[in-house]
Amino acid sequence: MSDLEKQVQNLNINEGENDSNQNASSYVPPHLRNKRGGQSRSFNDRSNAGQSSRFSNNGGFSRGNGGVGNNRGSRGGFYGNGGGRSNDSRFNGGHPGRGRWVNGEHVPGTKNENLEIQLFGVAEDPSFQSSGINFDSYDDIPVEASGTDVPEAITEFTSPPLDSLLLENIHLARFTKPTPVQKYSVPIVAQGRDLMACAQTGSGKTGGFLFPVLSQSFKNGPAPVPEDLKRSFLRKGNPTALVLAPTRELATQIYDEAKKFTYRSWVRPVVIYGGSDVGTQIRELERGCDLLVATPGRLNDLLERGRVSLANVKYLVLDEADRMLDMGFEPQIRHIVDGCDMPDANNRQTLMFSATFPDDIQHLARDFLNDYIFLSVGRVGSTSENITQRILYVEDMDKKSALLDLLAAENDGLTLIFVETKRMADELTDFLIMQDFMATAIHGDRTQIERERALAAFKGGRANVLVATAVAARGLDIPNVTHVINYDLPTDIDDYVHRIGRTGRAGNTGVATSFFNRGNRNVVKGLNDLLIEANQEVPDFVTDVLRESGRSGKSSGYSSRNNSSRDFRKSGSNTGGWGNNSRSSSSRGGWGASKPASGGWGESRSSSNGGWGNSGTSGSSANKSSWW
Ligand SMILES: Nc1ncnc2c1ncn2[C@@H]1O[C@H](COP(=O)(O)OP(=O)(O)OP(=O)(O)O)[C@@H](O)[C@H]1O
Repeated sequence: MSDLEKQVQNLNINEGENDSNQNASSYVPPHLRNKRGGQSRSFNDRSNAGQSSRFSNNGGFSRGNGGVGNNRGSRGGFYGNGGGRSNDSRFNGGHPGRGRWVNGEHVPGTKNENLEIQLFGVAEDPSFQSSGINFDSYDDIPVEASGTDVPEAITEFTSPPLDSLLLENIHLARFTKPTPVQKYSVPIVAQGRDLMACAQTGSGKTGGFLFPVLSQSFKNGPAPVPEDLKRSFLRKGNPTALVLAPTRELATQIYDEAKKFTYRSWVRPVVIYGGSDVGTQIRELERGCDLLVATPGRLNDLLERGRVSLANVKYLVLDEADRMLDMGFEPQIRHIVDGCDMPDANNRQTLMFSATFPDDIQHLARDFLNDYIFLSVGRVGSTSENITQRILYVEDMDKKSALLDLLAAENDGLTLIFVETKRMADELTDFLIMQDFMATAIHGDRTQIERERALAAFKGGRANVLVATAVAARGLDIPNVTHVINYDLPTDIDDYVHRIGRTGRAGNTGVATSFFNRGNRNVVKGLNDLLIEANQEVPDFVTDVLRESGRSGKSSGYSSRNNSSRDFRKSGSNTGGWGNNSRSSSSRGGWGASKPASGGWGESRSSSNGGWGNSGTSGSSANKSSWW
């Protein structure tokens, strides 16, 4: 048990008086503890003794200022986009650190030591995530790959099959062996196949798409520029690979990773997202764009302005694919994929990645894929066992006190707190700042620059508490997040999976604490199932609320959205069509029967038929998603 876990346990937050009424297990706020005879800590105790020097030198840290500057620069920096570009001459060909494609051959650039340090850091640099003690146990997670002619997985990073320059960059990143999703994605993409991959949070899905796409791109070079593009008056970004991500911060993070793995290659990555200067992004596209990372709103905007052509796209990647295809994004994605000049599914490769893949989204995704392989590392939507999950019964009115107790018990490490609304994010941040915590906030009502500063302050440890809405739930990889707190539980269990996945990444361990009360009964079934599956303690009050709400039985009428345990093509209601060729692996074995149900494909066409509509210039990546 980690120190943090012990301390949380010692708080006795759920060990109030044990009478049999419905609040028996609820949190006892500090001001009531003495009256009830017996609870220990008070808020004053916390501030006098429990609050360590970690919080002492805060000197009026404010939500708004979050510490300017970003050590790795989300927008600026050396290659960067969005203002702050300081080293543009590297792209004039032949400059150290940048390669070229000449007469059908890849000519890697020469080494650039300063750039290497900027990109890859030095060993033990805490601002880079290093793999944790449980990294090797990823190998024990059952993997199943289903579809026709599934290729054999690789077991190591070697060249071949990986391109030798990519291999050098992987070594510079200090990655010694592939994670399960990377082991499979490399040969699957190399064989020209489409992929829907589902693997737990923090298990290397970004490399899972970047490695195979870049390896193939380094070997094959760019596609010839179409004649009409050559004649075009406007200079357009003309990428070979397009990666779509749901949030600006995630797009930036993928771009940062792409910069590492394209080092010294001909591939020039560019990122575009809403909320920042579109003119700067257009200039970046004009300078050359081989791998484009984008949020859907800004990409649609620049497509409409004629600044991007997708005619040369060979690889389309949807990261957080279920989020990308859910109600908020589907029209925008359809417009990008079907409504512009992108090659059709037979003439590109499409890769989708997420930790969760509800059945309905799998149905929808089929429209974008061609004879794909479905890869699941562990059960679809499961949580990593590297995360210790704790559920505390806390009534709404007691949440602030409970939070103070939790924060007082922290040692090192960063704490990420999720709330449901933007207003609550601000309110709670202000409250924490008033209590002398170095807190900052990220949510959709903040300006992009405020969001970036808040994230930079958190990553750099200048703010060790970040209060966030769902905008920070997906994909963000922040080293040293040791504790995730669901101050408000989400209403969708898949969101819970992604939120707690901000800790316990790359084989490191982490703790996730969630405040639960009867108002969360809509998520209790999914929560109960997840806890059991991840071998976590299920508190009695969860079982009680489950029983009360009549959701414990199979026929309760409750249906978790994430009811998929595998490739939906295998479920009885579906109709195969892809044969029976699947691979299972891991020392513990696979997922049981892998024969598909018989029949055709079923009927599930997507509900929405496009009409992305809003072509405004806001570039919002999720203009329908007011919840963040
Ligand atoms: N082969 C590897 N060896 C060591 N570390 C790795 C390897 N692959 C990825 N990592 C590291 O693991 C961390 C998590 O990776 P990544 O962000 O790609 O996870 P993910 O599966 O996409 O998570 P999420 O579901 O939250 O988006 C990153 O810090 C990354 O650098």
